[in-house]
Parts: sequence; structure tokens; C-alpha cells
Amino acid sequence: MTISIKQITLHHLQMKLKHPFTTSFGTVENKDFYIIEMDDGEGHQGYGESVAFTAPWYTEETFKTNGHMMRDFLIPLLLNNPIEHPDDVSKLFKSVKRNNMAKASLEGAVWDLYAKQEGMSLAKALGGTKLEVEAGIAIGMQPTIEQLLKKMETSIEQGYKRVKLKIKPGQDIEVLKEVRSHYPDLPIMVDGNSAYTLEDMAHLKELDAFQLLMIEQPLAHDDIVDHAKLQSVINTPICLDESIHSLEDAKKAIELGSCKVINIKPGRVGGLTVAKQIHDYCVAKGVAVWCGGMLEAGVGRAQNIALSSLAGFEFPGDNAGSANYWEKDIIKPEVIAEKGIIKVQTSPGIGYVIDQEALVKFKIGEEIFS
Ligand SMILES: O=C(O)CCC(=O)C1=CC=C[C@@H](O)[C@@H]1C(=O)O
Ligand SMILES: [Mg+2]
Repeated sequence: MTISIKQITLHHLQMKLKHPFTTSFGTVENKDFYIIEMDDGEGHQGYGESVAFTAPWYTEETFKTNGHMMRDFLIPLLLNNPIEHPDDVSKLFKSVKRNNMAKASLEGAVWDLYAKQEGMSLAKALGGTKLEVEAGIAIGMQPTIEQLLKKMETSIEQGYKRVKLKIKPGQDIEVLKEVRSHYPDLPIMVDGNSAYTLEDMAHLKELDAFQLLMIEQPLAHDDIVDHAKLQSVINTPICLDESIHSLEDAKKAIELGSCKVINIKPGRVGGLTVAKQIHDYCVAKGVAVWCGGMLEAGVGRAQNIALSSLAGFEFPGDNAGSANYWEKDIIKPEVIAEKGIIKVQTSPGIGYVIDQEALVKFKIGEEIFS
């Protein structure tokens, strides 16, 4: 049966993060993003969220390129071609190269709409089986080690199951020595966000001393060859993030031995269908996966939780509760990580309702397509 899409609304929202988030590239303080509302004209609304930042430091996409791609290419494709299942969306969008975050924003709304039309939860529609998922927390770089330790202490008190720290040259070994002296057994991972090169090989080998769960994307954002060389000499498992944009990328990285873990972000890979395909492939190959985050508001967060309910997501994701990011989120109820556990919603679709008051409060623009 065709999934009817009568109208698509792009709500432009602007929200300020509770705490600025600093990586090796810079600091995010505000988020501009789209909440995509897809109406079937029969009483169902599906929601998606665009996750690109305002500047292209993580990947080439930005909030503005997301708007351009959706408005001028992807929305016309969706409105003019029948779709029978959300899996058809990624096929339909193949004529547009890359721009995965723009594609994922709309595809996420189609998945939510479809699940609501079918009267099932998004988690179930995706094939998820877990009733609850473990939450991890990503802590941005802090001005001092004392501030970092304080943040870690709070996160541990809140029950988060693992902590991810951001590192870069000059802010890695010494920081980890200090951190490990306070927390010898805590599950810790680090994220380099491409701040190193193969010239740092010996330096990165020193990280093996800290029993890290993994190191995320130490080398270039578009590399899989050097990562394979690095993985052959370090014991710490390498997790690829920025380098994986498709199932093909995942296959090649695994074949080369570039990583032992993959961070799956639906936005980075073009949506939930491809995210699920990468999950299935990695499970078959014995490669670990977990669900990354993009400092999402409620809709994107809800979709990540639904995805994380698939059996192969064995590490806790970057899916802290709403209150870690926002004074007020845009969904009801907000996402709560109780003792580091998030309950997977069972009501239809994403399982959270849009807080219309919050939507209006944070909205600075709107475009309607039908
Ligand atoms: O959403 C979260 O809590 C995790 C955020 C996070 O660690 C990242 C988001 C976006 C870009 C990066 O800096 C980083 C990552 O690389 O995973
Ligand atoms: Mg990362």
C-alpha cells in the first residue's frame, strides 16, 4: 500500500545547548535545525529532525545545505513518487549524491509516519527487540582537568554506563593519566574527530595503557587505509565515525581491517534503512556497533533510541537524557535515562509526542510543501 504524503512542513527551530560542546574542531553552543512534519491527510503526522551543524566541521553538510537539498530536490522527489515502504526512500534519493543528513531528515519522518499508520512503534517497525537501552554520555573538552573530572563525577552519579571523552594532540595522554587515576575501572572511550595523522602512531600506541573501550576516528575524516595501518599496531579498538557514509563504506573498512567497531549515526549514513543495513552487516561479520549522537533534540533522539533497540547495538550509545542537552526539549515526555537506562517506547511511531508549546517557542521559520 502506498504511504500517502499530503503535506510536508519544515519547521526551523533554534535552540541553545545547556552547556557548550567542544571537540578538536571547535565549540557548538546553539543548534539550528529542521523538524520535518509529514502529514498523510488521514490524521497521522510523521516527524524527522535534521542533524547537520551550522558549519561544515563534522561533515560537509550544514543546516543550510540540508534546507536547500530538501526544498529543491528531495521533497519534490517524495511528493511526486509513490512509496510503499520506508526502505524505498533511500532508493528514491539515490539520484542525489551524498547529502545524507538531508536525506535522513525526511526518511526519518517517513519511518515515523509509516509506523504510526501501521499502529506500531518505530522500534518494532525497525526490527528492534530490546525493551530498554543503555545510555552513554559524551563529554566535550573542558577548560581544565578539574572541570572535566567534575563533569565525569556528575555523569557517573547520574548512572551513565560509559563516558566518552574528546581528545586531540596535547590534550590526551596527560588527561587520561589523571582520569584513570580517579576512575581505574570506568568504561571510557575517546574520540579524536580526525585530529591525528599516521605520524602520531607511536603516540597513539601509548593509549593502549588506558584500557579504553575504543578510540573513535583518530585519523582523517575520509580515510580507511591509514586507519587499517594504525589498527594493525595498536591494541585499542578503532571505531570509525566520520569515514562511514554507506553500507559500501562499512564493507570496505571491515575488509581492510580499518576498525573493530562502527559508530552508526542515521544522519551520517542517509537514514534508518541504511543504518539498519550496516547494523545487520556488522553483526554478521562480528564487528561491534553502537548508535552515535549529533546533539539532537527530542525527535532525533527518539529515533536513535528506537534504532538502538536492535539486538546488535551492544555498546551504550551517545544518547544521554534530554536534560543533558536542553533546558526544555521539544517532546513529551522528555527522554529520561534512569540509572543509565532508557525505556524503549512502545506506542506508535517514535513514541513521544511533540510539545507544541516548545515547538512554537523555538520556531523561527516555517515552509510548507504539498
Ligand atoms: O549527541 C551526543 O551526545 C554526542 C555528540 C558527539 O560526541 C558528537 C557529535 C557531533 C560531532 C562530534 O563532535 C561528536 C562525534 O564525533 O561523535
Ligand atoms: Mg565521533
